[in-house]
Amino acid sequence: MSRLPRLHSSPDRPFAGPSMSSITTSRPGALKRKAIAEEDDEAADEPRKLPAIGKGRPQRPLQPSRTATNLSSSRSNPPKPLTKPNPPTLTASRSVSRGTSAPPTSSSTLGRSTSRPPSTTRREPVGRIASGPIRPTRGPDDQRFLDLQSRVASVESARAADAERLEQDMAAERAKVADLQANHLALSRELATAKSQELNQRQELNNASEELEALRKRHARELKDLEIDLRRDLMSARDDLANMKTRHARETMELEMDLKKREREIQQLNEDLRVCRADLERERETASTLKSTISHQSNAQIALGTENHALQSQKTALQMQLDMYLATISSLNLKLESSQKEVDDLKQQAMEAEGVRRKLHNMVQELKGNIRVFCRVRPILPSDLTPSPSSSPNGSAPDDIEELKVKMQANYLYPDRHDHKEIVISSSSESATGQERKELHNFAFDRVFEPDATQADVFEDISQLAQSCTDGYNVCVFAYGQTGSGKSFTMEGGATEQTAGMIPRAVAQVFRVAEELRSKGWEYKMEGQFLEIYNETINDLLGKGDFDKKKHEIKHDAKSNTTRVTDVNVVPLHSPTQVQSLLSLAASRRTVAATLMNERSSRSHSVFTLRISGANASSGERCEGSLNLVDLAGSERLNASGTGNDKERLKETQSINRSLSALGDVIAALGEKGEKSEKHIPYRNSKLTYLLQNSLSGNSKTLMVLNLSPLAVHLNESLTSLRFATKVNNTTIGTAKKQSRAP
Ligand SMILES: Nc1ncnc2c1ncn2[C@@H]1O[C@H](COP(=O)(O)OP(=O)(O)OP(=O)(O)O)[C@@H](O)[C@H]1O
Repeated sequence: MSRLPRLHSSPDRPFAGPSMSSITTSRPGALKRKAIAEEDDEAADEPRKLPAIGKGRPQRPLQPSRTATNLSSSRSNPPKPLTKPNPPTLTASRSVSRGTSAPPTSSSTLGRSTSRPPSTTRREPVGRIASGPIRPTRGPDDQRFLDLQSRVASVESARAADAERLEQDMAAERAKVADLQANHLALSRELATAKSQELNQRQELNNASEELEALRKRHARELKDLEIDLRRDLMSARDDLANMKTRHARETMELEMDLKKREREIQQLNEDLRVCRADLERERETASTLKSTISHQSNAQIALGTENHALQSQKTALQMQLDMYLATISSLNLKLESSQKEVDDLKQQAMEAEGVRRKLHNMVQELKGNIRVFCRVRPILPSDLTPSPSSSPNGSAPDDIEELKVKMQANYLYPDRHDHKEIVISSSSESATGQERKELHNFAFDRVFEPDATQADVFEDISQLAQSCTDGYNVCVFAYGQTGSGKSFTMEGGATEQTAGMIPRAVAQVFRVAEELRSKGWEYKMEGQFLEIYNETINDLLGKGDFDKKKHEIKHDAKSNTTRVTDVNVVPLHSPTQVQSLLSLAASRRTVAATLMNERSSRSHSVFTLRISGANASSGERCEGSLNLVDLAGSERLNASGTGNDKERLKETQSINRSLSALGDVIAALGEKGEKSEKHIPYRNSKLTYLLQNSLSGNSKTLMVLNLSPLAVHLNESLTSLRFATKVNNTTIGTAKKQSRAP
């Protein structure tokens, strides 16, 4: 782990071999020993031994100096100079880096440097030249000695140079030691750093261990959760298995039962087979009988052949007849084709006549007057016959019902049996003298409906008006009369098809006409709104908000002659059946708003408006019309309404009376306007007249249905209503205008 100091193995470093101590301590001895050995060798080779020279000098085997090499230049293989040590091997460097003073394990470098010279010195026994006193020799020996001496001197000088070099080497080695020590210091510091790093790492290790522990705990927790989940799964799997077992048992049971059934069926089939076989046997018998019959028949056939021949001749005669008929048919076909053409022409004429009819229809409507009045008397109801204690103290038996009816009903007469336009009321009163005085009140209207008239009968006349609104007219139908006289029944009616009132019938009629006119290029859009005016406040019967709280404003558009009420729900109508649900919604909203004491529907006016806008793609014509179907509040007078001291009822009655008299005033003013064009029409006197302004003006068609109670007790109220209706009937309002726009 610890980083090692860099080895001084670079070849440019002087020496990185063994430590100084190893050099200084081991080398001299080694050299000495080597020298002695060499000397011994040489002594063995040489004939005569020379005394050792250089005693006390470093006992390193002498290396031949450059000078010496000069001397031995004749030798083929000169020794390597000692001054240039070989670069240390890696092994030697390692031993240095360990910082030990032990001698290098491999002494190859030193060995090589020391072992070579002896090999040379064996041939040149220079190292064995003694430096002691020279003894006198004889002749050639002396000369040789002198030579040797001079050579020794040169060797000595070379050795001195070597010693100097060695000194330099030593200095270099010391520098290396200093380097090594510095390295050692650096290493110690690194060691300290490494220790602190180790401490840090231990710390990290601890942290890691803690993390590991936390992970282990989490893992254990997860394992536990997993185990719980697995247990749960196992439980559900067991449940499933139990269910499957139960199902399997049930299925097995069913299969067994099925099997038994099949077995029974097989038995039955076997039985059938047996019966069939018996039948087959019988059939075979029958077949043999038939064969004999056939032989009889073939005889008969021969007889028939003869007859057939006769018939063939008859057929030829008939064929001739048929050809004659075919000729007749082809001539008839020609006639049919010409008739078809005629029919097509007639259809075309009929279409043109339809346009004329519509024009004439509206002309007739206009001639009839733009305000018309119908009178309808409702039948006596079972609820009317509930005997009062005064009239029949013991109650009435079923036989008395007819008698009771006669007794209770008012004396209405309908003299005009043909046109049904008149109603006569016969009343008797006591004169001042106490005599019974009979009075007859005659009234004539556009149409009088007797108690047995059905909703369909009433609608027959109204339907023409309803149709006018598809032609772009504003139409207004009022139901006027005292409470309980049948206004709501006339306008809304019952739930069945027979009892359906004018509103659903008018809507259905408009849809029907719109559908018919589709073939003539007309496309209509219809929408409906249903409002209530109670105590001069407008409420949305198809809305969602509370009653009497939201403020709705009436806005008239003089240009288009249309009226809008702000913030009310206008429902697009797509089918006539939709109207029934709108009526139910309105009724339920009114029921919610009613109090126990106050039946709201009879104390408020309701206005159903159907708006129609049509466009003819082929002619580019457009028209807008509206149909207002108004169920007015009960018209009974203040004293008859039984308000007593009830302030609320009093307020209601006053409000109703005000709005009804405002309606009368508007109609009267409209009648007078015919003479004075600048006549002011007091539409703003009540919410009702202001709302219906565009449907009451001279531009629209108005119908009032006066509903009458058949009861004698209501005779006075009925007379008042009849008088009001007569006034309205006598009013002539200007000509209705179609609201159409040019393409
Ligand atoms: N032509 C009729 N045939 C059969 N029943 C009728 C007829 N006209 C009215 N009725 C019945 O008479 C009762 C009173 O009628 P309706 O509620 O229409 O009177 P109304 O004038 O609208 O009274 P209100 O002013 O209280 O609303 C109802 O039960 C209704 O079904």
